[in-house]
Amino acid sequence: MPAPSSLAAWKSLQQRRRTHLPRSLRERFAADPGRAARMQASACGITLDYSKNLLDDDELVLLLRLADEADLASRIRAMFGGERINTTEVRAVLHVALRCPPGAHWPVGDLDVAAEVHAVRARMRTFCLQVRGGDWRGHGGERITDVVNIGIGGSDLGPAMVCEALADHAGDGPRVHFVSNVDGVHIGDVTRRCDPRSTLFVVASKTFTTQETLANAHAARAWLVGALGDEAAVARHFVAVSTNAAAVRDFGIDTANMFGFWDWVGGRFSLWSAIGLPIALALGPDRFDELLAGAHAMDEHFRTAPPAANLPVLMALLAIWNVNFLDAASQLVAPYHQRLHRLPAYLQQLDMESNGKSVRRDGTPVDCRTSPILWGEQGINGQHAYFQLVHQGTQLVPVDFIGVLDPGREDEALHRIAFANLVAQAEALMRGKTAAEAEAEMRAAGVPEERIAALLPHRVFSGDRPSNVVLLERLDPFTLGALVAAYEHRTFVQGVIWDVNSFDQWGVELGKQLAARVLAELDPHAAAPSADAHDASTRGLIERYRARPR
Ligand SMILES: O=P(O)(O)OC[C@H]1O[C@H](O)[C@H](O)[C@@H](O)[C@@H]1O
Repeated sequence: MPAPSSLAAWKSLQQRRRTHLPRSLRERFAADPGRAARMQASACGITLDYSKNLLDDDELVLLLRLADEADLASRIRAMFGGERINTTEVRAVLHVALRCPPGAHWPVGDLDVAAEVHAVRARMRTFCLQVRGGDWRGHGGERITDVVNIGIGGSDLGPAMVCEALADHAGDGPRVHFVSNVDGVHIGDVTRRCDPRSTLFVVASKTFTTQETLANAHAARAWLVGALGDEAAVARHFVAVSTNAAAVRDFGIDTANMFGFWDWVGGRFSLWSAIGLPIALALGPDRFDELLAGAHAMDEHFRTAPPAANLPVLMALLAIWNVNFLDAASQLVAPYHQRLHRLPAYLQQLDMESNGKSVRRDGTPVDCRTSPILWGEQGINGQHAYFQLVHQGTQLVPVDFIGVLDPGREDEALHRIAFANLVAQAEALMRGKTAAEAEAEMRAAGVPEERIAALLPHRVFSGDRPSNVVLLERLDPFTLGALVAAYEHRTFVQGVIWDVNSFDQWGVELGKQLAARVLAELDPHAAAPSADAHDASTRGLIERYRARPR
């Protein structure tokens, strides 16, 4: 594929950006009563209102043409068809097959991928029902009350985010905890809250070689065996989720207690696989199936809806416009729902590990900006922290406001306050406040004339700061599944336009290699690193640790 910037539509977008002097968004809304209704797309209980972006129909047409010139349709077909689109690892990318409905077939070559998926899902269902029903018990016969997922990255963020988001749907399932940090504090905090007799550990690692996860799993095993005084207890208190049966066996977990998945599931796309086991344990297998059904519905929408009405495609093209033509270096995600407070962290891995790349698929350097820095947390807190920068700072920060219409079981009056803030923030960023408005406001408030002049520059808001509103009918498993799948496909489409491989992550390797070496050097009984082994700063840090008081 030619470099994105050499595509005709890219050049037209650049040209338009240079020569077209658009009116303010306020004026555009005023002049075009159909704007809001037209600039919307809906699917699977989710509505995207993108009318507060700094673009008009002409740019949108060009962006859709860009997707066409980048051959998006055939790239989508290649992914769903099981082609090895992860070329550097020579792997297919089939997380979409993980959510295919019961009875479906997913032929890839001679294999029906769906048959394997459904076989694992059936085992997960049986196991979850046993644990939740009290048929699977601890070594001493106690019912399982706590599940501790030990994993990191894709083996942590997705299940942790979903378990929090859907906590209201957990019924009487076990409490689920997540341990990812290897600092000793994380596992210590969790084990102090659990009773070893009734705790089940899920060791989740695609590779089963990840240092942090294995170290925490060993610590957990030592805690359990120490407390219960019997190695045999491991069999009832540890299960594994992995693609690496040999390593699971080496760790000492019977592979009968292992739930497998496949190399065609990327870590950050794996919550739909057996990596979702803590979700199914916490919420029950029926709710897990609903989550998968929502994601599948979004897959179907993505695969079949015309690009102009295709939610993930539109989300991706809007991001491309902001990043590559309006120079936005970051993307803020602001969910206005406490249960979605881990969503930005989850999306950080999805987006930045996928598209934080500077070479194209053929290895040549990219000539445009790729993944923006995705950041954020629950929106209300953000308003009282960093929204100042979003309103009046020097950078353009596009925002995804995520709102939920149904208050669920919570107080509607409180829910309404949060929702009002979402609407108001999006409006404020778009409208801004002119000097005349700020002046009139101060005069009405009785601010003395000489103060008005001094304060005016501080009290003007430029407006024209773009945002999407992503509105969920309700926060339930189906809609959450659809939302996450929409973001997955958005990430994929952006990668297609930028022509990067969104499915590898070589960038995390170097740090891991060096960490192994540094770990050995921190041992005060080992020889100190030689003078030329590191730069002076790195050597100084190692020496400082070795020399710390003990
Ligand atoms: O599931 P694991 O093999 O333990 O990998 C856990 C995580 O570690 C890596 O460093 C990768 O960057 C992530 O993509 C992955 O999700």
